[in-house]
Amino acid sequence: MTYDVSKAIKWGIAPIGWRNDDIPSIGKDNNLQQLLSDIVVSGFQGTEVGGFFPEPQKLNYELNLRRLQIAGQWFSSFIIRDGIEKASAAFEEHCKFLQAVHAPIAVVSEQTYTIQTSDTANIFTDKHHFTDQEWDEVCTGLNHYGEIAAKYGIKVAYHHHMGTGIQTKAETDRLMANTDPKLVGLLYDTGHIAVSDGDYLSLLEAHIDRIVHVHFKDVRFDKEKECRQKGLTFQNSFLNGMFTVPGDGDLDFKPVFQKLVEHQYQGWIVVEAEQDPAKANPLEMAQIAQKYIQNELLAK
Ligand SMILES: O=C1C[C@@H](O)[C@H](O)[C@@H](O)C1=O
Ligand SMILES: [Co+2]
Repeated sequence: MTYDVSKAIKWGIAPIGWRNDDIPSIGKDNNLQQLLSDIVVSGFQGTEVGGFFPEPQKLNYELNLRRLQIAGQWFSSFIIRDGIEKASAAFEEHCKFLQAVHAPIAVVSEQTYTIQTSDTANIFTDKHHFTDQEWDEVCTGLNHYGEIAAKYGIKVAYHHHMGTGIQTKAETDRLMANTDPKLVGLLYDTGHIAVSDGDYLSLLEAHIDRIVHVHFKDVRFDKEKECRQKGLTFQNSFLNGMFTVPGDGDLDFKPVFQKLVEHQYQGWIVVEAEQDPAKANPLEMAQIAQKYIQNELLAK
């Protein structure tokens, strides 16, 4: 069968531009209906589940009214802190929710020792490095998550993330080498790897066969430089405008999209740009991203 980009790739936008789960005070006036309607107006097919989303029945009702779909949801994993058994029980509950909202992807990040929500840690220098034993626990636990997810028809997409034990390409390489490709896929997030390594294409090229979910997050290089020089926390960095939507920052998404298409990627690409909604109107940002996707990626 020939590969058809318009059928193979679904485009979403994450709630994080409207409301941020880690800072509940920002964007608190943006309710679910507003968010979902903005997503429709800006021409996206779906979203990920935000922390403020309701239980599945109510959510499905609001989604169906707007013909929107759920791509997936973030799962804060604590395999090292809690042990595999306890962490897996929490993950299984997560999968039940995802199945009830017909989502194909569980976005997993090991959050033991994360500094992404710290009020003081320098996000550019202070992250934790797993010990060999911690690596073994995480990889074993993630394989187990993959088995659980499969029972619900869901795939695990591991999210490499600034400030966590699996942030850099080298760390993601190690994770990919020590987990079962049938059980653990990769979420490729352009913004996180660009800020971490200063290079966002090598990770894509190295693990293109493992990528099961994509986040398109753009970076404003001038803001990144400023945040780095000041040694800001993760939250202060994004409140300071380090991230934005594709088309508004300095990353070139054309080679990324081309590579995904060349490899006949099937799945979601979700625009995800945490910023302060008081400074960056989320609907306007969604429209900038959609224009970039249509004019610079799909029209070429
Ligand atoms: O996928 C993501 C989910 C958020 O909660 C996270 O902090 C953000 O940076 C991200 O990339
Ligand atoms: Co992301």
